[in-house]
Amino acid sequence: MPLELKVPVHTDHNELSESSFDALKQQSLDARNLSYSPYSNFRVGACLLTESGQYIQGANVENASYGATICAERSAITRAIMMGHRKFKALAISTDLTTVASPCGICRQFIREFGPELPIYMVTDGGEWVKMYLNELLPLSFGPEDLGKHTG
Ligand SMILES: O=c1ccn([C@H]2C[C@H](O)[C@@H](CO)O2)c(=O)[nH]1
Ligand SMILES: [Zn+2]
Repeated sequence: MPLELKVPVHTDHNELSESSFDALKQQSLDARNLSYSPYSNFRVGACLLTESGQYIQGANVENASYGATICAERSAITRAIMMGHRKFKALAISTDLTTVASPCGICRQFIREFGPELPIYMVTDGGEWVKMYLNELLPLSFGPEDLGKHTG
């Protein structure tokens, strides 16, 4: 079910078919099981759907030197890049909370590189979700085009 928030959010998911949306959501929830988060005990799972239709999971990986931690979103994207994917249809992230968590600032910038308009589904433990586009979470963003570069 779409979850009501006090900020404008999209309650449709028309980029995706019902079945790919369900798979994306479920795989992001499942990815929490691979989270290495002994310090915060805050498990985060992510799943990217590539343009070619593959699902690529990620989870947060913490470190005894806390700042070396990588979030679930960046772990999924890094993995996808190393599997040869650079174009994405959607990203889902899940936590154990009953409210949604949104990507941190570092992740927003990291996602922006490959998905300036990517739909991001933030999913609760119970499967409720909120969709926002990256450019809503990170308006007036800085990207490759500003350096005269074009990704592909
Ligand atoms: O969107 C988020 C927010 C936080 N975390 C991780 C980082 C850290 O391991 C833990 C607590 O901040 O959650 C993510 O992976 N994604
Ligand atoms: Zn992050």
